[in-house]
Amino acid sequence: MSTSVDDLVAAATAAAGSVVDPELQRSLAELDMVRQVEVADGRAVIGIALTIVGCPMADRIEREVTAAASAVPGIDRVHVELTVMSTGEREALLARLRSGRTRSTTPFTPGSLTRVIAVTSGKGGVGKSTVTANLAVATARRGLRVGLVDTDVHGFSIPALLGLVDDSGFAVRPTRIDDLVLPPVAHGVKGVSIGMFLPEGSENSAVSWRGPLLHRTVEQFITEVYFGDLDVLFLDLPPGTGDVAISVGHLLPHSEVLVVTTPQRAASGVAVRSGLLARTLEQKVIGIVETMAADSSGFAPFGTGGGAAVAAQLSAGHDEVPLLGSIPFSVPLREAGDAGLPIGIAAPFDPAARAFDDLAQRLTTRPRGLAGRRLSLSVR
Ligand SMILES: Nc1ncnc2c1ncn2[C@@H]1O[C@H](COP(=O)(O)OP(=O)(O)OP(=O)(O)O)[C@@H](O)[C@H]1O
Repeated sequence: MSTSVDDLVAAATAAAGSVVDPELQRSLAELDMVRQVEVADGRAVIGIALTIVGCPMADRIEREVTAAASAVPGIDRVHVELTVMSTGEREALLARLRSGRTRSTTPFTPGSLTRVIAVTSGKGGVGKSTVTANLAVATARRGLRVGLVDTDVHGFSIPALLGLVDDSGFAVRPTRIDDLVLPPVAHGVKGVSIGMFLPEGSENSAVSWRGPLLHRTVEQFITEVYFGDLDVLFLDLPPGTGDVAISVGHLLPHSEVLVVTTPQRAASGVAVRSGLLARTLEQKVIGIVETMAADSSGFAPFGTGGGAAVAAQLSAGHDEVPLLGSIPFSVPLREAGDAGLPIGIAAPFDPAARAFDDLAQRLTTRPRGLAGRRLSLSVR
């Protein structure tokens, strides 16, 4: 039985429409990007309207549409014709993506379904960004939709840790559709960092912004970046109790806070302070993560006990703050970070990789606090 041309056109349209835009993470059908489709003598011509001229994902979309349509029985050749949406079409798409929100409002309200987790530490260099990046990837590998905002202005390292850097080692530039910023995606995590927005030519300069500018930048990250629907949004905060931590507390008071420390007493004493700051901002401290902890051979370069000590101090007189995970000191973890790879991909059997999987599991199976949230109950 031969397939009619109409059936082939319908099958090719569905196949092209099922391809997912790598940046918007929605199907081309949902984005209304599949245009005229014609099939004759086994050859399909498929029109795809890209969002912007010079879309960096054009090649990938073309390849994936070709592969999807070629898999349709009865189609043996595919030609993809790339065009660009008109201004009106693009504006309509942006309005749909924002779901009616205006530019300056955050989608991460207390009533939203996205859990916001800010990762903080007392001292610098204790492994906070390594924890945040690897925890985000481990969470995405559990099937959750994950975003990551790097607010560590002075020491932004998330782009390098996730491999979101160009050949010169500079953070990649996000694509923009008009005023909408699309976060680059790495290992299932949508990530943005201050490093991606530094003016061209000054990528190596020190960022010396003052409080109001930092506040505005953090605000822009959570209002103007298009994350789509997320299950979890992680924020990598700068170490200590400075302006950014306070801005995040004000902008996202329902965010939960995870405190990272090493086992060293000196680091843990300071880590307690970042937890106490979170409390004064009415954020909930949900747990402690100890990193650079003793490995399975008993090698403990930073001693032992710091994580438990921070947990005990922050629990005193409050709800219990558990020690949620302990990441061992691991050379493969350091090497993976230098190579821009998460440990779960570079060395999945390393004890540190398993520790991140356990941490992601514990974190995502913990019930989310209801503080500050609207319950969607209605009385009939
Ligand atoms: N568990 C670990 N085992 C071995 N090395 C680690 C571990 N965690 C982090 N490191 C290494 O320690 C260094 C500091 O880590 P990282 O940049 O994550 O710290 P940080 O607390 O985010 O620093 P800052 O916020 O001050 O920039 C990096 O070289 C990283 O590879």
